[in-house]
Amino acid sequence: MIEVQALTKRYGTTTAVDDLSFTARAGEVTGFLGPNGAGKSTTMRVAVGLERPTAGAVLVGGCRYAELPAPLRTLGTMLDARSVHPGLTARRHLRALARTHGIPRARVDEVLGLTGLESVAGRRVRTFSLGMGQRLGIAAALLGDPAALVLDEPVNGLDADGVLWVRGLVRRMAAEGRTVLLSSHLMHELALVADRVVVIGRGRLLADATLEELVERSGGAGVVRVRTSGPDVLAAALRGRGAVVDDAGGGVLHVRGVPGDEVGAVAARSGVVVLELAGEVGSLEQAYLALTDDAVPHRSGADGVRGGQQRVPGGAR
Ligand SMILES: Nc1ncnc2c1ncn2[C@@H]1O[C@H](COP(=O)(O)OP(=O)(O)OP(=O)(O)O)[C@@H](O)[C@H]1O
Repeated sequence: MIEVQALTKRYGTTTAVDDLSFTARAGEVTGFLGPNGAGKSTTMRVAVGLERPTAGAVLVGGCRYAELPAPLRTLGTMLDARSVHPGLTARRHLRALARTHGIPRARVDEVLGLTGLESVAGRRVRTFSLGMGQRLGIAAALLGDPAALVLDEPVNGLDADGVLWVRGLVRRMAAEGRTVLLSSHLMHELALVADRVVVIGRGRLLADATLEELVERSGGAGVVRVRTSGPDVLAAALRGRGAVVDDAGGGVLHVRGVPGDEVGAVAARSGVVVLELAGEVGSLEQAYLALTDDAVPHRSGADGVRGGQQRVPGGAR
């Protein structure tokens, strides 16, 4: 378990983290989400003892990082995959880490295998691609077989295979009962792996919820999208049944308060042709954008709140 307790971190006049509290639980992937500059990395750096909090604390398994008797065995971290000496080979880097933390050498080969780096273990890190560097960072995080993992943007720079691999890895780690705290600024990426999401903006907690709760809170649940040959006729008929109807243009209506099958039945009775009918559940991104709207100084029009059809939250992982 990772507990962030009333954490505040200031740099001069900048408040990077502002009285933030949340818990990442064992056996779950907790997505840690926020726009650029929201304070995610600062929170994670405090968690691993790289920064001193101005106030509050981050506890891992009930202890501050500095108090942990065997930090690598308790908390594996990948905050900046480029922080490895470029002249070292991957194997030497991991062996040095293992030696300084009393971890058996054999574990180095295990994590090289786990992260698919065996064939390049003898190469100097300076020759590594971004993706190989990320894998090495994750190998180091796994070295102590830790009960908790903190990964800062682990899919950054990874190709499609790498992204899939990270998703599988974090789900497996959680299924083994570990605590996984995973940051991203991409809601759709976290939606595929996280059990809960903690959303922050300008250092403050904006939401701590399951994906389903987030969507519900945004009012995005239960929206039906229908494309029809007669939007005006259908809209009037649906409003007559108490539905709230937005005309999105192009024959498309967004309908709330009436289930999809009823929208179809009303269309049939009204004599209009239904060209498309879908439950609109793509409101996760919408929920996130709405939540963080005030936390982003200059959001471009193209990034503004919008609908769309996406996966069902909490569905396939
Ligand atoms: N060492 C530092 N000195 C001064 N200000 C800092 C320092 N580190 C972070 N900040 C500021 O604190 C705020 C939060 O930064 P942080 O890197 O934690 O955000 P983030 O959510 O991780 O963003 P990103 O997604 O861009 O990495 C930003 O305004 C940043 O400029």
